[in-house]
Parts: sequence; structure tokens; C-alpha cells
Amino acid sequence: MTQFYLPEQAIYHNDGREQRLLEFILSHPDYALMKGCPDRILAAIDEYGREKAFLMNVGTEKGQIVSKVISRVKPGVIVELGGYIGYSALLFGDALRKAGGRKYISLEVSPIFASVSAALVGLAGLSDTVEIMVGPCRDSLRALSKAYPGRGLDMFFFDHAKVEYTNDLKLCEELGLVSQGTTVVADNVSRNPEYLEYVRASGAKKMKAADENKGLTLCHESDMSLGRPDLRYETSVVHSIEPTGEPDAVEISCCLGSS
Ligand SMILES: C[S@@+](CC[C@H](N)C(=O)[O-])C[C@H]1O[C@@H](n2cnc3c(N)ncnc32)[C@H](O)[C@@H]1O
Repeated sequence: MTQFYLPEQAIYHNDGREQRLLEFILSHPDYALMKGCPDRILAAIDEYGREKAFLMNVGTEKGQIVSKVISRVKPGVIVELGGYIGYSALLFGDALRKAGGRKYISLEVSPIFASVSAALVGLAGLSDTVEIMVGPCRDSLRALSKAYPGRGLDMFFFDHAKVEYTNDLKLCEELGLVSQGTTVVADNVSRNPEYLEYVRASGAKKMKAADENKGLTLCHESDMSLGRPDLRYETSVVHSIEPTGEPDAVEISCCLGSS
């Protein structure tokens, strides 16, 4: 039996495989043992990814890297952008609870994926810790800034559409959700040079880019965020692998505040 997930193909999600995953778990011989046990549910999800169909989960290797950050930082609240079927919410929600944290807020645009995630979170006994917000993450982030006014949150996990990472980090900065002391972990950065350039840039470089973008925003009236170019990050990359065995990397950035 291979240790890796089946390869990602042209159609890799939203073709019924997520609902079939839930059926697979509900009829699994270990189902009774999964109640209140996130680890056993994660093992069954991995089994499905290896034997039935590819799933776009963070996986065990990168999952371990992020779990270590959670036990080191001991965040009270974590927000993830891109929840899918709940693999990261189970893994990191459990790590957060063990580290003494309060809330893991999972933002997911697809009601279908969110309903699978909610069922698995319930089965894992994590409903008190994990909250799922359904809808475009920019709407949810704006709602969160009202629920947590005037303070940065402890930690973010970016794992949604790669092209949206930079604009959404800038929105978090503008809303005050990312500020001095916030840890931002971003998955799949080996495919995201624009994001890496932003978190690694000096204040002066970001100020210049923000001035250029200001014109663009006015021209297209798009939902483009300018961010807080004065914010600096201490940032580093950790190389790892996807659940399929493909190489990938995670960027771990701590906001140092205004430069
Ligand atoms: C790679 S998957 C997330 C995997 C998940 N973090 C895990 O490891 O288990 C990306 C998810 O982001 C969601 N997504 C993409 N764009 C989004 C947006 N603008 N707002 C909220 N969710 C989004 C997709 O529907 C998909 O479920």
C-alpha cells in the first residue's frame, strides 16, 4: 500500500468525491471509534485520499509543521482561509485545544464542502472549538473584524485560492486582524511568488508598490486592498511535501508591527 495520496488530476474536486468521503467515513469499520477522536477521522480521510480519490488536504507532513507552530505560539484564536472538508480544521482545531486555545474559525466558500466539514467536526467532538463560516472569505473577514474589534488575532492559516493570498492578507492588515504579534502561516507557497515577495519585502518597497496599486484600484473599482505597507514580517520558509509526495513549502511569518 502506497503512503501517498492518489495524484491530482485535471478534475480534482467538487465532482461528488467530498460527499462520497463522508459516506466512506460513516460506513467505515472504525466509525464507532472515531467519535470524539480527531486522529482516527484524519486517518480515515488519509485512507480515502490514498485509495479512493485525491483530496486537496494539507496532509500529515505539512500538518505536522503547522501543529508545531500552534504548540509553540499557543494562540487563543486561529482563522483559516479555505476549510475544504475539514482536514486542517480537525488537525489544527485539536492542536489549538491541546495548547489551551479557544477558537479555530474555518472560512469556506462552498456550502457543500462546509457541510462535510461540519459533520466531521461534530463527529470529532470539536464543535465547541471549531466554528465554520460559509461564504467568500473577504465577507467573513469583514464580519470577524466587527466580532473582534480593535485587536489583531493570534494566528492565520492561508490555504484557499493562491492568487487571493496577497490581497486577502492586505485586507486582514487594513481591518486590523493582522497586527504586531500575529502569526501568518501560508500553505503551497512554492507556487506563490507574489505572496512571498509581499511578506518578505522591506517597508520602502511595499510603500512604493502600494502607491502604484492605488491608481489601479481607482481605475477598476475592484475589491483590491492596499494593506498596511508599514507592517513588517519576520518570515521563513519550511520545505515539505504534499500528501501526494510532490514537493511544497509553508511560509511562517510573524508580524513585527510598523517599521
Ligand atoms: C486547498 S483547499 C483547503 C484545504 C484545507 N485547508 C485542508 O488542509 O484541509 C482550498 C479551499 O479554499 C476554498 N476557497 C477558495 N477560495 C475561497 C474564498 N475566496 N473564500 C473562502 N474559501 C475559499 C475552496 O472552496 C477550497 O475548499
